[in-house]
Amino acid sequence: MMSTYLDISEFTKVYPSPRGDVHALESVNLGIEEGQFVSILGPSGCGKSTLLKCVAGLESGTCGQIRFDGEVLDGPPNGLGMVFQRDLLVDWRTVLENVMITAEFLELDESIARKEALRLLELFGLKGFEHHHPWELSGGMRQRAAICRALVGNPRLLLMDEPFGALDAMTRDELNIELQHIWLQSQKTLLFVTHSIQEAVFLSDRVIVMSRNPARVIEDMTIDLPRPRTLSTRGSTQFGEYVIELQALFKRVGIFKGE
Ligand SMILES: Nc1ncnc2c1ncn2[C@@H]1O[C@H](COP(=O)(O)OP(=O)(O)OP(=O)(O)O)[C@@H](O)[C@H]1O
Repeated sequence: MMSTYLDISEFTKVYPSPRGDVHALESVNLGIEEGQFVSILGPSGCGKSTLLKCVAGLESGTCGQIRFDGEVLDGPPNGLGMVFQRDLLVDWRTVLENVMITAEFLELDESIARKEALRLLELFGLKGFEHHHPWELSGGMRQRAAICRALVGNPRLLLMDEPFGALDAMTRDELNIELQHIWLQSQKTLLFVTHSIQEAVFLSDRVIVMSRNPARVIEDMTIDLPRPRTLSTRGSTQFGEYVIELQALFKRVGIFKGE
């Protein structure tokens, strides 16, 4: 029998603290199939980043387990790429050298990796900036470079923690389209944390909503919008209905307080 590609089962994470234990995750169950684009939404502090860190093998759980491609996780799995809200580019290395950090870490063949890095930089609109330093780039360009760095090792599983949270709305829309494009081409499994309902609906096959106190999965919504999604998708009735349904859920459980 085929097992679920990423299988999070009865997963609990408690951070001990002198002011009392913090129950960051409480019996979280979530199964993700290979190639799916899954977003995680939830209020601030509900444990979204913790979940990503545990899937990345950077934190261990208190109870329960995570299986990736049939193996129980006990450290960072092979074939993992990660993008954070802050781009974490190294200022004294050029854009290309930053992307090549992954190749060095994974000990990839240098000339093949360099070709792939240049291909990705071109795909993400950074042709001509390969030899610039991060401080010479805009926020959107820096984040594009960080995505190229995560992709250059051709990860099977890409974890993205609010990668576009610090960007202006136009750049964010543009990067949503670019990310969808790369995902459609490569069919990687993608776990994406965001605070934006619109972004989650636009990008995902499934939107997972987490609650706070206790931090659990309270909704698992399939987004059945045709692909490729374009800017006009956001104006469609079906898109609007998904957004309204999620907003209503947020209000019901007290995440949204407004009208
Ligand atoms: N290393 C740590 N030690 C102790 N507590 C922690 C640690 N990391 C996170 N926490 C706590 O765990 C809870 C979940 O934090 P986490 O960063 O996962 O939430 P989040 O949903 O990603 O938040 P945000 O949306 O604001 O980024 C919070 O109460 C946080 O204070």
